[in-house]
Amino acid sequence: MDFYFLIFSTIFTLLLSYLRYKYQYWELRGVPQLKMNFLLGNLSRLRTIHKSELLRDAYREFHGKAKLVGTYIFTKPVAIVLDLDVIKAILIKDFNKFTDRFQHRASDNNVIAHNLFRLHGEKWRPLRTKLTPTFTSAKMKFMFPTLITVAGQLETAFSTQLAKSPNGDIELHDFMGRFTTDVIGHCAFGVECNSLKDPNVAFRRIGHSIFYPRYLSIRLRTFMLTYPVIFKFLNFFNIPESSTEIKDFVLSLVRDAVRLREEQNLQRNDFLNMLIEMRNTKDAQGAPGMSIEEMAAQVFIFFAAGFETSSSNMSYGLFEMAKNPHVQEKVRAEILSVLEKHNGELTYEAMMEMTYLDQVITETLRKHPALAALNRCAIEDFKVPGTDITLEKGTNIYIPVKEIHYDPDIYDNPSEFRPERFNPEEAQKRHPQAFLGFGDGPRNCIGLRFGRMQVRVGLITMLKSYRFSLSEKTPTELEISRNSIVLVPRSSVWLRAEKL
Ligand code: HEM
Repeated sequence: MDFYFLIFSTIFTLLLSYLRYKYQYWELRGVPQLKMNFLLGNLSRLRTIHKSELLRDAYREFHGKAKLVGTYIFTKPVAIVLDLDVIKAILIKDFNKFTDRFQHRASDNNVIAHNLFRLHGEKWRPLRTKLTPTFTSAKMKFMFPTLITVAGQLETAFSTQLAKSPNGDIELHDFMGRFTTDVIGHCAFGVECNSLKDPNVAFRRIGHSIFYPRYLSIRLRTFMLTYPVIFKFLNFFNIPESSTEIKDFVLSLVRDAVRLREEQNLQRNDFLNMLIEMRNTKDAQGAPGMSIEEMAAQVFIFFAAGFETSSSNMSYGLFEMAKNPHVQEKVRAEILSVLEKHNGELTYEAMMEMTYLDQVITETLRKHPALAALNRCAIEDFKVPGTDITLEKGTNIYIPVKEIHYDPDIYDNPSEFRPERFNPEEAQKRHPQAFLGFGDGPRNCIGLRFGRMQVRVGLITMLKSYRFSLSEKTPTELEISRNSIVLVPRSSVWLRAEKL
């Protein structure tokens, strides 16, 4: 008995000493650190509060007092950067030391993880260079007519649904998600998803399950991203990072589409076509430039990153405009006057003339950014400018986007929805990294133009024909989903719509 007690207490003491040592990492480097749970670091709070709220505590306590603050995910040190000049260095000036978003997690059986968002430096860079031409203004213009077609389907589906609602109350987030699902399906893979006609189609079901996953808790996903090595060696009892259904769906979508296009020699100006071209460019050994699995990973990320970010942006935008009718009237007046100038037709050029609409979209992203924080990982030691602190190779970094967007020193009265903050004169007065809705630097959002274009078209379609107001079902504030890394509404977004 005494023997076992001795063993147990020795192990326990050793474990506590180890944890105590690990949790001194930042203090020993002269970096202030957040208070946390002895065993889980700050992770114990992730399910009760979202990561964005964790970052808020760090920002509120240390902003103005320190350039960065330390915290831990389990025992892994994470630096939260608070200073905009240091952020600029990490994202842009010294980007070569921060090319990675996360630590490597080279798990071979996870096809989906080999996507542009997740790939590390040496694999990421050539792929990014190859994919960038997919998103030029010329390509956007080319895809525009497809968006208009889907916008027509949105209008039809919306008016049918509204006719069934006696008081005009309508759930918008689902509509917006179906619109962007169909747009991405068309423009990226040449597939008619038809989720606006039938909300239960596979595309929509799969899309929904990416952002509202049931198979893995946010803690486990955070653990997977933080400890890639453990997962690599243990393969974590074969727990897949994304559901097999998603993986199988994307793989068979790509396989079938590639076969069809090759058999029928079909050429389309879409994203899949670019990937097929890359696949057909053989390397020195004659191997295809890209495997079907690698193609599937890119298809997955374009679908995943492309639809919920934009649909949330539209839902939040309409919600804010319902709360701020003067903004809604101003943007509608702009839309109608530009359309009148273009004989009632929504052309690409007409859309680009709607500058206030653009400010509304940016202000919505300021208040409701898709990512609460940008992630980077140091691939070399980095001396933080203006300090004696060195961020060691391998350190995970969080850039607290949402906190910066709500900093009253940068945006006065930050809870107020005021798109005029983003007119060119006002925007120019701020630090260039004061708005990070699409990230920044070489690893910013590759789909920025496409995302903005589909949000503009969706909002124009809604606002030119309907007036939105709050209904009894609309909450004062929209809660965010605590189980999703992306900031998406936790539940439905109900508004009252009135046909104009
Ligand atoms: C309103 C819509 C969108 C928002 C708010 C948004 C936001 C973001 C943000 C914040 C990042 C991280 C940037 C960084 O770390 O610096 C990102 C990355 C990315 N986004 Fe978007 N996004 C949107 C639409 C899209 C669309 C439509 C696509 C594709 C069709 C897309 C594809 C990607 C990809 C592939 C990355 C990773 C880029 C890389 O690592 O090279 N996004 N996005």
